[in-house]
Amino acid sequence: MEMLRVDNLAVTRGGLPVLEGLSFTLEAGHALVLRGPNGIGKTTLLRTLAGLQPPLAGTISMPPETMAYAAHSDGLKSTLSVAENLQFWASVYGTGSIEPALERMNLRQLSERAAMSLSAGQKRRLGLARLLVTGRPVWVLDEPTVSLDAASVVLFGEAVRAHLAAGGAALMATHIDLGLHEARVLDLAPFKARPPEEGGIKGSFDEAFA
Ligand SMILES: Nc1ncnc2c1ncn2[C@@H]1O[C@H](COP(=O)(O)OP(=O)(O)OP(=O)(O)O)[C@@H](O)[C@H]1O
Repeated sequence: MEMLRVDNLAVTRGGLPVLEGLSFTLEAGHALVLRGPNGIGKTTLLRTLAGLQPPLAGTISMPPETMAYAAHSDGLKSTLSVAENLQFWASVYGTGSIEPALERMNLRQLSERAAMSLSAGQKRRLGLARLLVTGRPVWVLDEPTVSLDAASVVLFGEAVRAHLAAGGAALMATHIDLGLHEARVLDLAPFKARPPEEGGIKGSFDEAFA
């Protein structure tokens, strides 16, 4: 079953087009891994899908409200404990128990600790646990395994697999093999924006939410 359809999308950064003519679909239960060299526009594409900036052209079939976005920064409230952070997000998203998220990302022992006292990898685990309490079907992940040790990468891979098995979908920029055998790879190189004189799309400095 098709979950997300992107048609003829163009995205900009700093007012300049970085990707254009991008179309793809993502089915329920599937993951799509974005590939391409540094600066090709992986983060820009993910931010656009998550509704943090408007596309320059094209359509995205699902609204940002269906997506759970995990960016480079974990977006944690530093003075709140691990459990309080998750409870906060559960109330924002109107979802239930935080217990499965604590369990899944191995945070039970740390649940009373203030987020500011966590290590980089522990913060990352908490940031990823947030995905589980959103209850949203499409996970949009930007380098989700940065700072994670090998055991945590395995935990995270299992969390993504469980999400897919439950009918969710995931779109991610990652250089790490999460062991998702069913994942498709989307190479962004063919969609690199061309200069206008070569027929490429013209830029716009109107990045309302940049
Ligand atoms: N704040 C900004 N203002 C202007 N241009 C930017 C800004 N951030 C990134 N860019 C440029 O936009 C382009 C796309 O950047 P983006 O971060 O989307 O690439 P990426 O594929 O995610 O790279 P990486 O693999 O290094 O994370 C790059 O050419 C980059 O230099």
